[in-house]
Amino acid sequence: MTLTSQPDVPALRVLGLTVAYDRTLAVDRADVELEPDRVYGLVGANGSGKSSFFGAVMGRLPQPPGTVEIFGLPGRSARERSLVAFLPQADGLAADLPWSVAEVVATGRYGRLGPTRRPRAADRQAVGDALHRVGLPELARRPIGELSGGQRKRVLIARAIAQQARLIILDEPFAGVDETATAAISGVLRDLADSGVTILLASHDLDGLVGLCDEVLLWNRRVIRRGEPAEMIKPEALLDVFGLTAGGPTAGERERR
Ligand SMILES: Nc1ncnc2c1ncn2[C@@H]1O[C@H](COP(=O)(O)OP(=O)(O)OP(=O)(O)O)[C@@H](O)[C@H]1O
Repeated sequence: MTLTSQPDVPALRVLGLTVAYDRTLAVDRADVELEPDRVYGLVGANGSGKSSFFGAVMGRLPQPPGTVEIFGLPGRSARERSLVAFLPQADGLAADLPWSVAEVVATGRYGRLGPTRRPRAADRQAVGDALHRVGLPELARRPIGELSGGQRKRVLIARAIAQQARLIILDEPFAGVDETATAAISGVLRDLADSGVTILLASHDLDGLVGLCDEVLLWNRRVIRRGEPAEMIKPEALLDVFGLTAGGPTAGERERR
């Protein structure tokens, strides 16, 4: 299935987004615009506000100041239409959850099923297709708790595919996942972008981002630079994001000296 996007309508348009907690300004007047059908990497230090940014885009925080539009719709409308899916770093699937892999993927259809949540043939087909897309069709009947961390990530990507999300946001999809699984997840994400889904992922796997992403956004409470992955992953660019590297001062400290 290939989805078509209107090239002049951004997949995500964020203007002046601010997230403040009691003592912390986590996101500071962030502006972000993402074109459709591309893979974007978000790179920032721990505590630089990436999760808060994702939370605000997903409507999980109490009405932060700023504008969020997804495919030209207000964030809330887009979320209600299941246009966007979010995979948090911790998948939230209890180890003893008595659900099969297919049942977990089927929850991606809930937003489209109406109040009875009674799946039709097309829904079952969508679940099967999604598991094929992530390369796990043979695990459909396995209890979700028996899968590895990397396989569970792919199951949750399958859920987003079954949901027909056109923007998928992933917070650290490679954390705690081995090299083989990282390659498998990267392949699935690349394939999704090539068939009309926009991907935004936060990751500390910098080398992995170079091969995967069309563009990398360097983040420190807002986008501070963006560009070609190979350019953004260079030490000079990263210094502004991660501060001290290899024992040297941060860019800000160098300026003050
Ligand atoms: N619910 C909260 N209440 C108060 N402060 C918070 C809350 N959530 C996050 N923060 C603070 O906001 C800042 C940004 O946190 P956030 O989790 O958004 O960053 P992050 O870039 O996702 O970090 P990490 O890479 O470690 O997950 C941090 O200083 C954090 O302590």
